[in-house]
Amino acid sequence: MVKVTVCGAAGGIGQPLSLLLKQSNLITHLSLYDIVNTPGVAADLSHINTQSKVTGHVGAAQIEEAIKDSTIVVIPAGVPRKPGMTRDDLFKINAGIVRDIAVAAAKFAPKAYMCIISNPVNSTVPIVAEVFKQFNVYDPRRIFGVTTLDIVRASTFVTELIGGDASTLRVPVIGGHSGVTILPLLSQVKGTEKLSQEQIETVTNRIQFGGDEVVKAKDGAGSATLSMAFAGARFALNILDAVVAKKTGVVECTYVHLDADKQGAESVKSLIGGDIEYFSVPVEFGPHGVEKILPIGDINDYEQKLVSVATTELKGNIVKGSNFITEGAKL
Ligand SMILES: NC(=O)C1=CN([C@@H]2O[C@H](COP(=O)(O)OP(=O)(O)OC[C@H]3O[C@@H](n4cnc5c(N)ncnc54)[C@H](O)[C@@H]3O)[C@@H](O)[C@H]2O)C=CC1
Ligand SMILES: O=C([O-])CC(=O)C(=O)O
Repeated sequence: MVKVTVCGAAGGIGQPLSLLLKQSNLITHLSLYDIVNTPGVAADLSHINTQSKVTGHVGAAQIEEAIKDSTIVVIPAGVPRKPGMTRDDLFKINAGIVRDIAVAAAKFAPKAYMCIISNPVNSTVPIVAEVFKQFNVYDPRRIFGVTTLDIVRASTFVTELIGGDASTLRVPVIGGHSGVTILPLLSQVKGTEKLSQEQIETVTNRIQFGGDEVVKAKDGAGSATLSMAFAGARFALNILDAVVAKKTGVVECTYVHLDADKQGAESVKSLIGGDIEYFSVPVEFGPHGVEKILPIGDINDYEQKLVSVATTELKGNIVKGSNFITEGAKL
């Protein structure tokens, strides 16, 4: 059985993400969890003639059956931003939502690959990790912050400048998932050498604040949902490719605890400093989740400066997430 549970499945991201996952023949059971509306979404999706069975589950009383024995748990549950808010402003509401889902996963699907979309990702990933530690089921190779949308945006925005096919242009984006913590490594992308430093800085800023473009355009009606669903499905399907289809060489940047591959993380730490625990890095997936943390590669002076700015903010975000569990009420 390959069961994928989407938590927040009735939402702006959850619905199109579930639709995209319904198209995968690697999934046998697509389980939709939310506090509202999942019976309807599940009934609708269940008419699609692909192999997975679809079930809908509503509310805390049904989270056990929703999540039990999942191979993958994807979490886009929680509130999105409105204009003028930072992702960190969402912490107050989303931290508790993510904690409660993580508790259910730790109890009923302790071996699941956890894909966290809910913002602020820089803090919600440490929340899930600390919950799993409290239940003695922690494995850093299986807990991921989904930063794929940053990579997807980077491919699109950079291609607009240098031409070529955005769907195949790979731009490494490391760091975290908010503003200045998002670090596109454009110096590693062939074709960017023809851009001026001003163009590099403008497109770097656009990638860092791409989420704000959508928040502003939606004008109070939420943040990115469709592009996030695309990115979230790509991420989850990458994991399934590695874990279920046993494909090798599946690589994606994702926000993980660097203990996921201590040896691989050495080269990363020499670049970002030894005292940062979580960072989005290029990861090769394997049967256990993170198989290897790959080297970040050469970065230039401009990117090195961006790294310094990012790590300061990131450290605060990480502590805030971890403390929410370690200094909170006993689970
Ligand atoms: N990682 C990333 O790159 C991105 C992350 N996001 C984040 O994803 C989250 C969801 O965004 P949208 O889908 O646009 O929001 P939305 O409001 O449209 O949907 C959220 C869903 O979560 C559900 N929910 C609320 N509390 C819940 C609980 N305790 N258990 C289960 N479900 C619960 C709601 O009922 C709703 O259906 C936000 O935090 C947003 O900031 C959004 C875009 C990109
Ligand atoms: O901007 C937001 O709040 C949603 C998000 O994380 C993104 O679009 O990257």
